[in-house]
Amino acid sequence: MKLQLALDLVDIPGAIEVIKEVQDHIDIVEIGTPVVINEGLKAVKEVKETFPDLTVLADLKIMDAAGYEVSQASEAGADIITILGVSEDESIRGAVEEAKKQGKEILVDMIAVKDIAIRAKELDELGVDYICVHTGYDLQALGKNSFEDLATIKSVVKNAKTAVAGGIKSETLAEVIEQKPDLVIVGGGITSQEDKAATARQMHELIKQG
Ligand SMILES: O=C([C@H](O)CO)[C@H](O)[C@H](O)COP(=O)(O)O
Repeated sequence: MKLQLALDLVDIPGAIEVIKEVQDHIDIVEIGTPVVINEGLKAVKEVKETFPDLTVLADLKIMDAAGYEVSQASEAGADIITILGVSEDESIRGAVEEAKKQGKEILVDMIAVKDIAIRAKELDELGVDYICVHTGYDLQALGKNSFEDLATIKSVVKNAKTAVAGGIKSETLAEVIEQKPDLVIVGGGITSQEDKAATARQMHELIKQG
């Protein structure tokens, strides 16, 4: 099980500052969708150049023109690139094919997918690397989480790694770990804390034991 830190509400210097604090306690750093929207793939490039040994995920949430977008993110230095589970199968195939060509990985974000079990099974057969259940900010605000959806994908996915994201905090981490996803994604649960390094360290230790 691995820990991914999601950086969403920062600019490039802010991202670099947070990563310096927590780099020893995370496995993957995510350049979040809002950062890519604000700064472009330059954010991915600068983070990878500054931390060449860290695995960098570009949360592009691709929907179309997938092969091209994966190629651009790969060129910027991303190791893992995200696409939406609601995308056409043709787009998923394009993303997987390009990622394989570039030696990168594809994480599918299941946000807004209505039938998680059916789509997860299809995506698994399409050869994606990760399937991630995700409660986005807008549903987190309504008190929702993805813990049940995690159990659903764990029961149908045979090849892909499983991941979970959306509002995970120190207090809810044990519940997540119990289900043994391959990847736990935490944003605000770390970045909103005064001592980010200590929080990331504690979470990482629990995840490694899990
Ligand atoms: O993907 C995310 C969200 O849609 C904004 O782009 C976040 O990175 C993801 O939800 C993890 O962040 P937290 O919910 O703050 O843990």
